[in-house]
Amino acid sequence: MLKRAEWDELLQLFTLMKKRRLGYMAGVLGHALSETIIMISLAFIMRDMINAIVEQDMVQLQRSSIAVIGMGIFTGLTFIIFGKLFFHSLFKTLADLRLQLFDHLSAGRVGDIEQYHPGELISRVNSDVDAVSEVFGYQFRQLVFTVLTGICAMIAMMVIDWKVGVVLVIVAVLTAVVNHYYAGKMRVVSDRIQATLGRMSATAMDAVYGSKEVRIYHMQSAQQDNYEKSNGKWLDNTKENSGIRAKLELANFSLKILNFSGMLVLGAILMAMGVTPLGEIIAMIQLLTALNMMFRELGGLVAYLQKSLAGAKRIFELFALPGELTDKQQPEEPDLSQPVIAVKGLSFAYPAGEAVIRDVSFAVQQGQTVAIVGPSGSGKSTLMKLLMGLYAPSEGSIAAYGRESRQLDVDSWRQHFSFIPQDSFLFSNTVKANLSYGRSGCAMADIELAAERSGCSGFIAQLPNGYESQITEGGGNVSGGQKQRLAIARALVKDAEVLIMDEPTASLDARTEAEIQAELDELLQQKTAIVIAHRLKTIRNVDQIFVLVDGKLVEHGDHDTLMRSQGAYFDLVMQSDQEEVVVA
Ligand SMILES: Nc1ncnc2c1ncn2[C@@H]1O[C@H](COP(=O)(O)OP(=O)(O)OP(=O)(O)O)[C@@H](O)[C@H]1O
Repeated sequence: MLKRAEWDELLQLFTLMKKRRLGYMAGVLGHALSETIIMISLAFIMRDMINAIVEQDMVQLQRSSIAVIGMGIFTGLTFIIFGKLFFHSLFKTLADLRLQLFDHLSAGRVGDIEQYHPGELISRVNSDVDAVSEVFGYQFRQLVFTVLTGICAMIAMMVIDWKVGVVLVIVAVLTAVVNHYYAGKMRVVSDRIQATLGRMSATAMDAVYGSKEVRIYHMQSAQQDNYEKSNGKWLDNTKENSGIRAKLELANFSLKILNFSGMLVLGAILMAMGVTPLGEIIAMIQLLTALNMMFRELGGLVAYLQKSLAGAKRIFELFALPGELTDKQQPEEPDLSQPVIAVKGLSFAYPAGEAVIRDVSFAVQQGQTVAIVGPSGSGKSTLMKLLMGLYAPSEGSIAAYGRESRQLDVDSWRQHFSFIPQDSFLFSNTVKANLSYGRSGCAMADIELAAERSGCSGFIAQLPNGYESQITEGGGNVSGGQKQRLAIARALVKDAEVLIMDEPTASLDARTEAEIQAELDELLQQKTAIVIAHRLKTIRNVDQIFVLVDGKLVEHGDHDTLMRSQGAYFDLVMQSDQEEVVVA
């Protein structure tokens, strides 16, 4: 049976139903009770009917026939009422749960969500909701029904003829022991099957996602071998499982025959001796079905419920991820005499890690373009995420026009920024929707102007439906350059005070890079911008360069000043020039 901890988990799972709990339980109990009443009463009605036929008692026969019709009406009504209650509560719970999870994860902290692989998180959400659906949609209801009908059938048997009842219960217990034995064996093998399937799907995913690497590094045959081996193991385990299942079915069938034929022989003897009438024997056979079902199915049902509970309870881990803070006190009015962005004594460490940003301070004035440079791993991307409020500072502050980020809710804070990453994400939606993501409902003229300035109006005009053309998942139907141009246009449409760029031309070919860089240089003249630069030739003309080494700002100034001082920036430029010579 279920362990104490599993009962607690089941009870905790019921909290997900919220106010639908009452309707659901009424549906489950109503359905189980009405089926039990029908099964037990049918046994008694059959007993009376058969005894009436044997004794040619027409009045009793009539009464029993009316009872059968009454039973039919009762069945129809209860099935409709309790079925509706059950399914309504179940489906509404599942719909609510999906919505709550979506909302919760959408409002989750980026740092927490980054702990998961994206595919893993999505499959976690789907499989956890499926597990909840299994528990509430089938297993719990079936468990209540099986136990209730089984116990009531046992009591009814004892009422009809306790001696025969005892014999039948003994055979039913034997059925349970046999089922328990084989269910244990099957569970071990099916765990092995699941593990093999998991390995197979990982190999298949590697083959699809890493198709280029697989070919270039000649890994096809090694991967095929791997897959073949796992497939072979799956087949062996499946055969073993089928063998155990066949034995279980044989044992169950034999016990059923033994039970029924035993019951018939016993019944015939008792009838011949005039101890038990035929009606009682038939009623016992009818009740036997419910009794057998309880002892045969209980073990399997509990095992399935335990397995689903293990998945369903993980949903609470997702709900336990804290959300971003959105309830802030009334902020002060922005002070336009202050710098657009002022960072003071900023430090940050990832959970359970050392500080990767250490005591960083700098300011960006209206209309300036500043660049953050530094060796790989020095903390540039982390600093950018801190600026955009994706992580909260461990120490220090970030302010826009004198208003600290912690004074504002995250949404208001992020109003200050547009962002163009190295590899932009396009949503599965129209071009127009993708461009107006940061300012829904904005005028078409603004979208067209932004597209014009970012150099993407030409290719949009060539798309079959222009701005209404559909972008496929992740931007699969546009080139890398077009994708980045659309991202630049999206940032222009939002028209925030500060444009943050994480080297948007990094993943493009040299020609497209040069074209887009020229367009960006022009755009930057009219904006306040912070550029994260991994390659230094793109930032020679910016107003200020901040050099980050091991999370610390070690230098700042314009390109010429920093080159003259021959410090960390000078070393980086020399290194990057050498790399370009080698690449060229
Ligand atoms: N999600 C994370 N969890 C834990 N540590 C992280 C995480 N992201 C980055 N780091 C660590 O923080 C440090 C700074 O990384 P960051 O990505 O900010 O550097 P970067 O200067 O942008 O590097 P690159 O130029 O190579 O992109 C590195 O040591 C990195 O390993």
